[in-house]
Amino acid sequence: MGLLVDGQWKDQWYDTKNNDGKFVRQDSKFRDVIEASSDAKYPAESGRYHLYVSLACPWAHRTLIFRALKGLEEHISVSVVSPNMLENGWEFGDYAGATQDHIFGFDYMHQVYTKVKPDITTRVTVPVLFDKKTQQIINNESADIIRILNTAFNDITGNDVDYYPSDLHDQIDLINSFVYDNINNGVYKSGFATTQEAYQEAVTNLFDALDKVEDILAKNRYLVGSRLTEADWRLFTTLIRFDPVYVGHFKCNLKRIFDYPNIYNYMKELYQNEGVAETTNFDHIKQHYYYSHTMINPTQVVPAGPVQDLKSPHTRGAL
Ligand SMILES: N[C@@H](CCC(=O)N[C@@H](CS)C(=O)NCC(=O)O)C(=O)O
Repeated sequence: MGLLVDGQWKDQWYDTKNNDGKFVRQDSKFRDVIEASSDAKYPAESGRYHLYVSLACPWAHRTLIFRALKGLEEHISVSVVSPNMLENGWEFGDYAGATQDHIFGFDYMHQVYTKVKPDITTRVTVPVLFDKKTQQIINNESADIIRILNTAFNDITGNDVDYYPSDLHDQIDLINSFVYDNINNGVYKSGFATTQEAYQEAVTNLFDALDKVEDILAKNRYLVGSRLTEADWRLFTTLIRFDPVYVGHFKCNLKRIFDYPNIYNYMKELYQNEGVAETTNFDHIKQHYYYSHTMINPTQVVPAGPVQDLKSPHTRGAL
């Protein structure tokens, strides 16, 4: 784990000392977009763009789900880092399910960032949406990338399913920000807290938020009603990691997702959407967190469980 300072890689853990033991996530640096129009700075084209992802990472997982749901597999290529993220940060390697860096053949993800901007100061995160033509990083913020994939390539794929419909923008934005602060980022705030108080605050907010989501899903099939939207997919990638990783490794253990009947069945329904199970790799997920975060789990031993049956029938059709 580390970061780039003026283009130099520095191996260091997150700084929580200056924030009362709290984990504070850095904003993403690259925020450009791909657009449908051929006049755009980055116009939608088949085969031009590339995603760098980790199968372990919930933020990168969102982008792989949208690539699958929007029929973009043959139009956007992918490189997958190894789940083991140690002193060199994300790296490519021989780990099963990982790939080489298909663009440059680099060993480390930080080399992709410095290739694009040699003196950059940044954390080296995935996902990264990359343009092979101009050799630029377009965007490294998953929330933006999924919106790009939701619409920009519709003319190429003919897939116009809309996970961010205009009449639901306000509702989706509202629930996204609640879910992001308390759940998506809440599990990290809980797990990376280095004081009892910071942990207590994060874990309390997290489970209050899950209780609220359980109530919403008791009445509605999806987060904003009867339509499946990006809000659901953004929540899903945290839920699917919860019982295998966050309950133990991040000490989010007041309850499991399995103990919330509506959330658990909703999670199974989303998992059973066509193409989604194939984007979900529990080996990478467990291996990454338990093996990479040595200040939380110094033995690097990865737990065997939980045993889950995510393909069994869900109960959501009744709503
Ligand atoms: N806001 C970013 C966050 C991405 C992110 O933090 N990814 C993690 C992996 S789960 C990462 O690459 N962390 C490396 C680091 O922080 O050094 C997004 O949603 O795309």
